Amino acid sequence: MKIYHEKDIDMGVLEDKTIAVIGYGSQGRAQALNMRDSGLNVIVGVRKDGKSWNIAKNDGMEVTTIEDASKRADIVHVLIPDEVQPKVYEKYIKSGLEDGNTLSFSHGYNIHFKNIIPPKNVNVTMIAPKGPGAMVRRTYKEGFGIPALVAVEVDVTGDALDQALAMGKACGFARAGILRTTFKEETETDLFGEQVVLCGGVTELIKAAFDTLVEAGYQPEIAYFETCHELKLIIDLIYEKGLTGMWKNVSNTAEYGGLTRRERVISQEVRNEMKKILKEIQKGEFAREWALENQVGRPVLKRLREIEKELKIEKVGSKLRKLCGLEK
Ligand SMILES: NC(=O)C1=CN([C@@H]2O[C@H](COP(=O)(O)OP(=O)(O)OC[C@H]3O[C@@H](n4cnc5c(N)ncnc54)[C@H](O)[C@@H]3O)[C@@H](O)[C@H]2O)C=CC1
Ligand SMILES: CC(=O)[C@](C)(O)C(=O)O
Ligand SMILES: [Mg+2]
Ligand SMILES: [Mg+2]
Repeated sequence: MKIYHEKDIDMGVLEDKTIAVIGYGSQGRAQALNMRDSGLNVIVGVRKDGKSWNIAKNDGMEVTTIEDASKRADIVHVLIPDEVQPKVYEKYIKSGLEDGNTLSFSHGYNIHFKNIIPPKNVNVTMIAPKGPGAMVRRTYKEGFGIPALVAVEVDVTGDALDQALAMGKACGFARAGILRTTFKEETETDLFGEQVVLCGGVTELIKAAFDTLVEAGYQPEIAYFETCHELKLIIDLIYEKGLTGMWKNVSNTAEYGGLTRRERVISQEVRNEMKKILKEIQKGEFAREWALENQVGRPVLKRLREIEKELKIEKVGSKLRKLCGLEK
């Protein structure tokens, strides 16, 4: 497996190129700022009446409409939400793509599921950080970076990979390392990761453990610190030193208790369910469900967001984070 670091990547390929970052949210803001601070020629394309326009202006970015940015740029880097990309692409981006331009993404979703079919005469690339936007910016400023995946779906100019790698280097990703993948592999593994572990799995694990303690009569504040707050500190050890490094850092009691109990928590039944979730992703069933949910105005997402906000763990957590000085 080849891993690209800064020394392997020449930024010269982007010297005379204009990069339009479309969208200025979680990834758009972080990547646009990092690429600008790395000396690249970046313009931002956003809606004129949206909040992002002023945020980008206040950051000192050159801001214009999505249509104008797409027309002017050599590389159009699409960083608006996945579910709105197909419509915005058709309406404002497609007509601006010229022969030999590059259409770039940070997630393979719409190319892999064929919601966007680019013209044949442009490069189609991906540079996808394995971390949230806030961390893309924070680690860059600290002199480090988030690892990322690079992929090329179409290469008409012969240097599509070099362009995507150079964008990744400018974002700080090559400080940690950039791995080569395909649109299919990135899309399917990314969806699986966020559903089963990173966002879905971990929140349900926290909720279940918190509820178990509170229902047994323990103080919710203590349950919060035990099942949520401390999780970050343990995960930091795993992030830096692996599973073995974490086990070395906790007590022998924790190590024995954890190693002998964990398969009762994540049982074979849970593993079987993970396989089913992966199949739904691979068959495109999840993508179809998400498209339908958007078509009807996102009733499920809206309701689930409301329920999540009202959870006891959220009220307790918010109070405690303020008391700890973590949150204002
Ligand atoms: N959020 C993250 O940390 C990560 C995101 N990605 C990928 O990056 C891409 C961008 O995702 P996020 O940064 O989460 O997006 P986001 O939700 O933060 O994007 C918000 C931006 O999109 C604009 N926008 C929203 N709806 C729009 C519309 N209908 N028309 C025009 N502009 C609109 C907003 O004005 C704002 O500038 C996606 O492909 C996502 O899968 C990849 C890795 C991590
Ligand atoms: C932050 C990230 O990598 C995710 C979870 O895949 C996403 O936000 O889509
Ligand atoms: Mg991801
Ligand atoms: Mg994702």
